[in-house]
Amino acid sequence: MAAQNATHAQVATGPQSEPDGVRDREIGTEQQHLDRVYRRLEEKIHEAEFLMDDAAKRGQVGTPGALAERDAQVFRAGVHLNRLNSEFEDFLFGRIDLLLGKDGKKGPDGAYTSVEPADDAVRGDRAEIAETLHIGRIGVLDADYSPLVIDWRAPAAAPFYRATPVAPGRVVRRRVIRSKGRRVLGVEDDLLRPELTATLGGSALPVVGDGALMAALGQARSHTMRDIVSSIQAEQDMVIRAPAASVTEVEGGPGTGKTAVALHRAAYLLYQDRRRYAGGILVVSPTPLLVAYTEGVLPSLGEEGQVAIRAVGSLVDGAEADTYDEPAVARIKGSSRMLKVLRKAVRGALEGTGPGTAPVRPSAAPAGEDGQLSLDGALAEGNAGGNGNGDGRRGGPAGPPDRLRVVAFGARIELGAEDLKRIRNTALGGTAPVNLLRPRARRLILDALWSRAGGPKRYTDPELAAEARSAFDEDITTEDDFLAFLDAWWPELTPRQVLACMADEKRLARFSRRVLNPRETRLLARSLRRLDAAGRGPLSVHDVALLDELETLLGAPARPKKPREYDPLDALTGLEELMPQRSESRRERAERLAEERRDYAHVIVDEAQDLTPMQWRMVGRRGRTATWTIVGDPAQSSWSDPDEAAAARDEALGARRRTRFRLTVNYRNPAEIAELAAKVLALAMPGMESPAAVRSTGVVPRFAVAGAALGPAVRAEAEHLLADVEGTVGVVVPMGRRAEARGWVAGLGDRVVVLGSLEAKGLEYDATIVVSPAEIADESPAGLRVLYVALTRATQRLTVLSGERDDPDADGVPDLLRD
Ligand SMILES: Nc1ncnc2c1ncn2[C@@H]1O[C@H](COP(=O)(O)OP(=O)(O)OP(=O)(O)O)[C@@H](O)[C@H]1O
Repeated sequence: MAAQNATHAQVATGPQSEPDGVRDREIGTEQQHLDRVYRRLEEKIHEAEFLMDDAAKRGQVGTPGALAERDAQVFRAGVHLNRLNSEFEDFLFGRIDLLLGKDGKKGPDGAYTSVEPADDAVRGDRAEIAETLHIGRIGVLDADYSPLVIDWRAPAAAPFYRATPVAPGRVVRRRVIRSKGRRVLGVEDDLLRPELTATLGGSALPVVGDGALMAALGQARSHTMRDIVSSIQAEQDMVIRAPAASVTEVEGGPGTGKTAVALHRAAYLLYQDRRRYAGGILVVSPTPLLVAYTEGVLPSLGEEGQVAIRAVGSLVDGAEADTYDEPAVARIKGSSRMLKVLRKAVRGALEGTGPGTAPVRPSAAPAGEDGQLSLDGALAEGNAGGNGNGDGRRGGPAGPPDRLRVVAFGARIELGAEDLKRIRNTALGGTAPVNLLRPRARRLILDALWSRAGGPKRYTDPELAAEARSAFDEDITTEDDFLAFLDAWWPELTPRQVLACMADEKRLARFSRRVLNPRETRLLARSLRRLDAAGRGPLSVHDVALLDELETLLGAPARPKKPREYDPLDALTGLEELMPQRSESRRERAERLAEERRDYAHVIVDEAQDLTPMQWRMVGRRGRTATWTIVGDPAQSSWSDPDEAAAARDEALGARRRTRFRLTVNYRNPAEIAELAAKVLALAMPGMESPAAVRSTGVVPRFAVAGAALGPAVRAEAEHLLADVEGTVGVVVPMGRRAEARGWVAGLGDRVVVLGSLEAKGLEYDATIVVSPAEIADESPAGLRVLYVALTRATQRLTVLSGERDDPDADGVPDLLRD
């Protein structure tokens, strides 16, 4: 199974082809073991059920001690039942046969701990197998505490993944077992010490099959990613089990398993320290498509609902991005220059964004309670405020009130537009969040009214003065009109309102002065016109990071927490607390966890090369005290300014220590496809090395020329590929052609998927059609890297269809892909 092994030395997969019957006999041996495992699992299920029953009885006793003990028992039993009842394909998937260890010590899982063999484990070229371990998705101990199955994440399982013929340690034979439910279907062996004649129980150690990795890689792909637990490679295992300290950074080209490794690492961290990580791992993925593709992997590893996997456009609650900005706009919105614009916008928005509801109308002047003071109404005479783009849509129906009148000490006192502006500017001084400055602004208003009413001069005795002032304040602030004035003059702004007010080009120009040029300002304002005055409307992926930044800049005033709704299950035994799967689906729980938490214990960033500086700030806020795993490939970056993004990444991670890993083997693309993609890599990132493809199919990519008639050519090619491969066919088109391309393949069934070039990130298909490479490359400044991504999605077949701009040669090879 070991591909890296193959890069060191050819793996022996059996001294000779196995004699008839050996495979069946070996399958039978593993079947016996699996039967034993299931018998033991059934015993454990009975035990768990007994515990639950017993716990319920104890619950009736009712003393605090009995209740606590009951809860603990219910919890343990519940966890057991949940895990044991989940039927996995290949619950048991591996086995290693080991030489005697050096120190003869056993670990808590019942296996010998030593990695190296004892000095006398090998005599000449002969050795006896001293220990056999089976590896599976969870650990199972026999009644006498001997290990029937070792959890794949346990230290004792590490040699299954790490042993190579160069450094085999104690491992003589590694076996991958294929099973479904309770039935063993096949075995594939790697012999790691082919020079030895090894015996097991006195008989020769049989070796069966051609290696598990190739079998796994050759399988047809579906619309969901599979786990790789039975064939993790040594360099991948180093990453998965790396200590969780600080930041683990992983780079590697397309298909090197970065996504797979990141997800397995999440499962590993939970196994290592569940208390620390349960519910506190966030995986940030670039697109909802990749989330949907990968979200089944963790449950297949036995981790249900503990990890929140979210697309970068869905990280802010209540803001689901459903559009992409055109590249020029994305470039502006993603840039860290936006921070300066947003800082000005949150302060400037107060000047023109009313609460978005009807303007505050002055009421008739009420009499002051003690006859000394009355409020003449909070006036909303509305400055022009508003939109400036003349369509009357934006900025609220009126601007903030520009006058405040009260009657105090028998006289009318007024604060005019200039006074209010001065007070606002004073209140806004500094960098504190705007929504938190309202109390300060209110105090400044009262100071100004008091002073204008001549308050300070009326009292010489400081005590009397303080009393009078306090009565003055109370009288004013208890008037509804004053409160209405405050709401209109200093509304609590929402991030969406501020974003919407940036759609007004003139106002945006004030916020973006000396940061964006006029063209950029125009583009940005125009792109935000999809939103109404309250900011409702379709959001782009890049808007979401802006909203998150705005939320921080605005600040959220403290609000009382909503009490938890009554749940009839509360009256029962507390089971729903301890066994969340029973009352919530996996997805619901993950979403709830994501909503409840903004600060995670571990953050995993997939396709990290694509995060813009503003997105790094957003993700960084979710992992201020976290440890991190960051996986990516600079050669696949669709962001135009990688240096700027790297600086933002450094800022998000701070001074944390970083450990770097590099993955070097491409498990997805056959060599023929990888070779073609490497030509674009050489143009996109001269000098960057491609990962070595681990297999070859002997089928070279096809080229076809479609010119302007793309539709029929794509359809015909898709039909051809559907017949050629068993699984999925991906059609990757320039972003602007997505809608028409769906029409081209309509009716061909759900094995065919159309994707915009930016959506192909992280996904894979048995066959891929890349449509009009030149158009994809011209779409954005990072277009060549986006094309590189498109060309590296196929596991079996690739067809490149030239469009009008491709300038194909006589063989149909487009300009960009020629030598
Ligand atoms: N050790 C392995 N055993 C079996 N399959 C593997 C192994 N490592 C990777 N693969 C398979 O290779 C394919 C590529 O893996 P993955 O998507 O994780 O790569 P990636 O580095 O994230 O790629 P990209 O950068 O292109 O998104 C997947 O189908 C994955 O299951």
